[in-house]
Amino acid sequence: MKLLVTGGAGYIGSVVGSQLLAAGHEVVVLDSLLTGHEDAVPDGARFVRAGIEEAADAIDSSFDAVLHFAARSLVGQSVAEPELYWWNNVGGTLRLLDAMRAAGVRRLVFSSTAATYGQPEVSPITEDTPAVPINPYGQSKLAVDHALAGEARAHDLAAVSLRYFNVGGALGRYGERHDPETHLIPNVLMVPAGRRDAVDVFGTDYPTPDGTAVRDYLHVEDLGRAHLLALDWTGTAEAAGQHRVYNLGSGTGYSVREVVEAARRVTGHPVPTNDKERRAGDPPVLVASAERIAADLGWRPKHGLDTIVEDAWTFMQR
Ligand SMILES: NC(=O)c1ccc[n+]([C@@H]2O[C@H](COP(=O)([O-])OP(=O)(O)OC[C@H]3O[C@@H](n4cnc5c(N)ncnc54)[C@H](O)[C@@H]3O)[C@@H](O)[C@H]2O)c1
Ligand SMILES: O=c1ccn([C@@H]2O[C@H](COP(=O)(O)OP(=O)(O)O[C@H]3O[C@H](CO)[C@H](O)[C@H](O)[C@H]3O)[C@@H](O)[C@H]2O)c(=O)[nH]1
Repeated sequence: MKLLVTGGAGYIGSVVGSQLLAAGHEVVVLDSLLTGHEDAVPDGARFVRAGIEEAADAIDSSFDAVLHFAARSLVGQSVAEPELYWWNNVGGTLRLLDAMRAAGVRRLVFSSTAATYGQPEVSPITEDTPAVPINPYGQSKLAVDHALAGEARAHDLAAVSLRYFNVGGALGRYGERHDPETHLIPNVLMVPAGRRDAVDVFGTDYPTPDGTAVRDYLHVEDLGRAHLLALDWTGTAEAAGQHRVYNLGSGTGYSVREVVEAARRVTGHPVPTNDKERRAGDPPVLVASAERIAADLGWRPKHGLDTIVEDAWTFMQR
């Protein structure tokens, strides 16, 4: 298939773009390089440096489907400057949908997020758990999920929103290089890499077994396989006019201290920690139930926490 991959110069888009190419698809990356890197564009992809707001210039009827990763995704920034998130994540996506409709491209896989659920009191979180996001980042992603449901019904779009929990790991030369880096695993690994002396542990008084926050970590390679399955589903007869939402997680939660321990095991380095206050807006526990995508599309993650940390570590050392 000929595929438009928005955000394909970013972390997840570059990994999944490379998996799509390996599966034999033709890939055009549309990325403004807002947070991405030109050298992360997957080998073999064509690169168009432009925003999704200008998607009409990049897409035509020769495309079969769009995988939409491009977004702003810093929770703290979304609280400080919400307008950036509404314009980019919602406004930009509406332009992309306009361009797809005009070009007659009716298949879409979208990067949604666990942040759409806010601070749910149940664990694990299913797709039926009420989505009550607590910051503009999560709100902007939920708004797109709703827009896709309406677009699918009204205009025969086949769309899937994949709600990622905590993505980590790398695939060969494609991995996580954010600046600033807010995510736990790369921040922990900066210690053995000699780029910082210690890692901050945000919150040690959560109602969890060791007092630190629990998350569901998923290897980016597993995440990518889910995209290929979702993409295939959008091509089935039943998919036209439908929008589906699937959680992507492993179903297992690890605390911040357990992640630090994994980094010590994998790297063989001591990793000193500094206990800090809770980070504003962090829920104590976020663990996915990914039973729905397992049942519908046969997706199951293969990699555990140690492989995630190992592959992130190999990538960081490159
Ligand atoms: N990393 C995670 O753990 C995680 C978790 C849940 C959801 N997500 C979602 O997955 C997607 C990818 O995340 P990531 O971690 O790879 O982020 P990233 O910042 O590495 O990649 C995003 C890419 O989108 C590009 N971009 C941003 N706005 C754009 C625009 N208007 N037009 C064109 N390009 C634009 C950036 O330049 C960047 O290359 C995002 O939609 C994010 O919200 C990520
Ligand atoms: O240096 C750090 C970085 C993070 N943490 C803690 O580690 C946990 C995981 O934090 P991340 O920043 O790695 O991930 P989040 O769970 O905050 O964010 C993820 O889940 C969100 C949904 O809640 C969004 O989807 C977001 O894009 C995605 O990365 C949190 O308790 C955080 O406070 C630390 O202790 N020290």
